[in-house]
Amino acid sequence: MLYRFLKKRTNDSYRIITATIVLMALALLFFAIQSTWRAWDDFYASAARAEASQAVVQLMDASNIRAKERGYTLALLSGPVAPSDIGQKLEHIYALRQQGDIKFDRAVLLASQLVKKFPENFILRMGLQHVEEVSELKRSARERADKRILGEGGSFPPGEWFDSLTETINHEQHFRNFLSTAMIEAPVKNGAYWTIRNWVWLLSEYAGRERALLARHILTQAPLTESSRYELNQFHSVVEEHIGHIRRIRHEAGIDKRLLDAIEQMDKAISGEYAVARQELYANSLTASYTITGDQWLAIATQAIDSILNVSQVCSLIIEENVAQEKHFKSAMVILFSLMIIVFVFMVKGAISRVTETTRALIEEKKKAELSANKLEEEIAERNVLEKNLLNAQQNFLSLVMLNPTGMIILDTNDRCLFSNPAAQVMLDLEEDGVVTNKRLTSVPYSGRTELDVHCEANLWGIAEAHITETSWNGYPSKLILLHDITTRKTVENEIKHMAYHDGLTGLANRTLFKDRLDQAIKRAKRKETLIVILFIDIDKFKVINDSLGHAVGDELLCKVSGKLLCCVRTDDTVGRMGGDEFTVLIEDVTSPQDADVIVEKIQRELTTTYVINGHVIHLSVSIGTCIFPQDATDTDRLIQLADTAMFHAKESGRGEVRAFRPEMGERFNRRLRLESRLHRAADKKEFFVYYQPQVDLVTKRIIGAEALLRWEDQEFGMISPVEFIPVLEDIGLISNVGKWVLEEVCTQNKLWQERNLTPIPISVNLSPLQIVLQTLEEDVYSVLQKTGLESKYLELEITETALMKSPEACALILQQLVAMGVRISIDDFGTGYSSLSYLKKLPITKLKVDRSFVMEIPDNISDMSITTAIIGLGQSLNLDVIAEGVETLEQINFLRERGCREVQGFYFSQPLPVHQFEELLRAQSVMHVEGNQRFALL
Ligand SMILES: Nc1nc2c(ncn2[C@@H]2O[C@H](COP(=O)(O)O[C@H]3[C@@H](O)[C@H](n4cnc5c(=O)[nH]c(N)nc54)O[C@@H]3COP(=O)(O)O)[C@@H](O)[C@H]2O)c(=O)[nH]1
Repeated sequence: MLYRFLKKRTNDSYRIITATIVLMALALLFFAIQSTWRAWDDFYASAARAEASQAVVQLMDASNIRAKERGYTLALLSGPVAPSDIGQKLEHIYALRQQGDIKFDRAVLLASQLVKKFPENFILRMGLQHVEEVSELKRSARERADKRILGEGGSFPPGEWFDSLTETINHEQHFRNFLSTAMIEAPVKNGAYWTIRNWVWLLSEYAGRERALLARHILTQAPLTESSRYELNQFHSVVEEHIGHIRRIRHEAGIDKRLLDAIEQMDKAISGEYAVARQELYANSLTASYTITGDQWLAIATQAIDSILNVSQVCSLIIEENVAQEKHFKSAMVILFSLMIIVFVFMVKGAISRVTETTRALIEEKKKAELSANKLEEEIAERNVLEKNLLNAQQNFLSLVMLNPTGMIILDTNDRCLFSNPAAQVMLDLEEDGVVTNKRLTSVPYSGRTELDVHCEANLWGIAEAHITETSWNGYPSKLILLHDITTRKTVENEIKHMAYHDGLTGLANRTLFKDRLDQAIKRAKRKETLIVILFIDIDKFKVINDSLGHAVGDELLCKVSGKLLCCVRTDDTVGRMGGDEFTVLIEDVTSPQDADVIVEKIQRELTTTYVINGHVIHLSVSIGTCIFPQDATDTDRLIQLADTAMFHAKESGRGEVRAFRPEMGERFNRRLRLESRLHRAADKKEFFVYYQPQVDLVTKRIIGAEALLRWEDQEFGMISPVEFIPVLEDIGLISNVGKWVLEEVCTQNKLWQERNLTPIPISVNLSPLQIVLQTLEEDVYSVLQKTGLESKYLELEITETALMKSPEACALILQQLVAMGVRISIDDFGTGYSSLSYLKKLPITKLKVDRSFVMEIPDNISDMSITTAIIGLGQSLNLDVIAEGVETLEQINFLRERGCREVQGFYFSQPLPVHQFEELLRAQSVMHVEGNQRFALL
């Protein structure tokens, strides 16, 4: 039920309900504990009451016995007693004392224990104070009485004894009253018995007093005095009043039968002999004519009083029984409540743990339910996201397929189109779901790749690459065809292929294609046993045309030449351009060398003609070298080289010549090969060295500079001209290293000369165009100057005009950096390269060097003289130094001096000299000045 009840609640409700139950259980437990505590308190109080009640009984008994002691002692003190009787009577009195004291001490002990238990009970403590007074009063009275009775001296009137003992009894009564007041809240049930007992006690007490007083008068045979009578009357009235009270009790309902019996007996006892004796004593007391002795009276009265005391004892018994009953009841209650608490605690604990367990189980269950609900919600949300993603993916995928420029088509086994995207429909010109008839597609079974002609967007035909893959469509075998439009790629590929194998300017076969065609031709010629003729054609003085008339004219000329060449040969023959103005022709199926001569003559005749380009009339001649397969060589490269060699010989023989290769021509070729290999080792073997040619100031007649010229002396070839080995160094890629070596060598030497106190002069070093192109020149120059410590102004670099004009902008940049370092720049071979004056102005040049070819024919060649004069004038107008090289004659010197050219260089003054000779010359000039040099003297 609880489970079902809680199950309907929320988590918070569980907590509230559980908390409520626990609180209720705790409240009940608290209530039970409090009740138990109260019961225990009651039990404790009832136990105390029982003890107090016992103490009261003991005190009552003690007082009653004391009353007897009082009476018997009074009798001994009052009358004459036979000495033989004194001992017996005293023994009786001592016994009474002992009994009374035992009872009293017991009561005191009980009261003391109660004081310890209830120290805060001050009434109880006050009651105990009477004890000491009682004891002292009693001890002193007894002592005096004993002495008096035993005749040991002292007087002790009986009245004093009576008063002392009565006071003792009164104190005991007070003590009793204090005990009763302090400890005993008389329960309703015992109330009557308490009252009866008090009455009985008063009855017995006053009866006792009456007994004692009458006994004293009997023993002394004295009449009652007025005061005694008064006292006796008081006693009598108290006795009678309480007898009346007690008698009336008999008519009360609910009185214990034992008490009624005791009252009955008491009534009998006091109504008989005792009543008669009293009556007579009262009657005779005025005259002292007593009919009974004192002892008799004491015995009769004591018997009656004992019956009264019996009533008191019965009351005490009943009271004690009731108190004990109450005590038992209270203890039973305590036990009951304790048991209840234990049982309740267990019950509550069980209930709480059951509720807790149930609540916990429910909370767990609820949590699980919530978790699973949350999980379900998450799963649903995830599923929704997934579905959305799936939908998006489907749409994306569809867009991807439908918008894809790649054609996609699915064909069934009967080549029926099951699906096609728009790109495929355009490419294949497909009707939707139509049959595909393109054989190149359908013939490929289930996988493969093919190229096919397709429609392009602009209704043009293009090329598509088809990838065919086996697949399944709706569970049926089918093939997926992907069509990639590769039209553009193919076009570009073809263009690249064409560019890779053709000359960009003329469209002729380039070196690669020409060699390939030659390879193929060789194979065919071998099969057919025919001849192949190879022509190597070079346009004479093309460089001059190109440089003078401009590249556009040069290019146009090359195109015209290539057109003519193509016209001269059959379509199966190949015309190629090797680069620059060099053309090659491959003629197949030649049956005899004579046939080749005819073709070659025809080509030369056709090409050697006048061309008009951009208004320029150009008279062209070509030099042609030929060789024949297989008689001259069978190898492709070798055949081309032989034709080239033959062409070189044709050029050397004078322009416009044709030379067929002859074996001796190969020697030049072989020499070149050998040079190449030896040059590789030349640097290591220190076969290079530098010569210095002085440069002279015509005015001061002093050496004002020198040109460093590289020399190579090979062990096999001897001295080789730089004209021959420098191009080879350039070809084999060593020029940069060797050029740097020359730079370092010259700077080191120049620095050394300066250190030897020779006149400091700038020395010029020739630069290959390749050194400029390689772009490490500035770094090389800088590091060499740093290394050698030569001041930069003593280094001059010579760059040929041709090299400079090939890429003036790039050169300008490099030259500016060099000039910034402080290095001087001169333009070598000036006048041969057709410099643009505008560039010349911009370039950071220091000097123009008039080419030897112009100086050489002075004074015979008017035009050379004009050019030389113009160059000198140009230099002057541009504020540049001008030096003329190749000066060999005095006429040339005079001419130059007249034109204002101060600086000259040439064999007239000195050949290029080895280091030591140049050093001597320099030193001699320093010492001898002008006169020391004969040549100078001639000036
Ligand atoms: N890149 C480099 N080129 C260099 C270097 N050393 C030389 N060369 C170039 O080699 C070419 C040939 O030089 P060379 O054989 O040394 O001839 C020089 C002179 O000996 C020669 N000359 C000088 N005076 C006269 C003369 O009165 N008559 C005459 N017939 N010849 C003479 O001229 C050459 C110097 O010419 P140029 O350089 O134009 O000033 C030559 O082109 C050198 O440049 C090198 O280290 N690196």
